[in-house]
Amino acid sequence: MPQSIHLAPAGPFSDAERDAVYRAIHTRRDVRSQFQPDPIAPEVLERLLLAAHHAPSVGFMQPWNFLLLTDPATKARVKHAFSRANDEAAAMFGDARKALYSAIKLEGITDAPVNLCITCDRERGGPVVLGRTHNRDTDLYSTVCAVQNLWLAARAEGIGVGWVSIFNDADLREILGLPEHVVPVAYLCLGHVRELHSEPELQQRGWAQRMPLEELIFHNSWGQRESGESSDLSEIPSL
Ligand SMILES: Cc1cc2c(cc1C)N(C[C@H](O)[C@H](O)[C@H](O)COP(=O)(O)O)c1[nH]c(=O)[nH]c(=O)c1N2
Repeated sequence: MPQSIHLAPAGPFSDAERDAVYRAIHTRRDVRSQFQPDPIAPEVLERLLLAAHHAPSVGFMQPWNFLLLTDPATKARVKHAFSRANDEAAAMFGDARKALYSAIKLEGITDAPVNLCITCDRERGGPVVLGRTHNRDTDLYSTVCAVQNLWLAARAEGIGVGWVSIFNDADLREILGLPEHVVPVAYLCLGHVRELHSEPELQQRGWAQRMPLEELIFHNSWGQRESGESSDLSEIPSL
């Protein structure tokens, strides 16, 4: 028996609502060192997880789990795993870059009151999932959508989020007891913040710059710029 199909209005938001969405997008930051020790209220954490759980997913597979870590001993093990991987990473840069790399704090594992690993269960939904038949990795992409939903919702709640990926996969799997078919997609540090960097910290510290948008837009085939070197969006009839 098919369920009845309902549609909801889909007009634009009010100016204030739209501005709030863009504000969350443009002022969201990766947080490494600004975490306050205060706990996150359970209802706030629940709203963040609900936001993540409302992400799009291939075939509505919802492949994520939310592994919450508050135990100091577990966090200490994760921090140790980070430090090992971070030393390996630092050794891969030349001298000047290595000095800058080593000066940047790249995690808030033990500072943040909550650590959250968002995982992808690659077997959820069985062997054939609508939309994943020709692209096996779409379950991973779906999980990243959940991460971004949480990150933006956290910005609106005044909660900072820092993504830490400097781990050997095996270390994280062992500490978290993950089965083989579950991928640790994002290891996140969460906590209240009073201030955020106004621009990406890596930009402020001279590690990398935001690229001009127009350099990233091609038309119809890879590398093709519509009119000479310029890519004026107003020239696209449908925008
Ligand atoms: C998949 C992935 C993995 C990581 C990150 C991000 C993403 C998307 N980022 C954060 C990253 O450095 C940051 O997003 C960019 O520098 C842009 O800054 P804002 O996020 O705009 O503040 C990140 N930051 C960090 O300090 N340690 C890390 O291990 C990682 N790993």
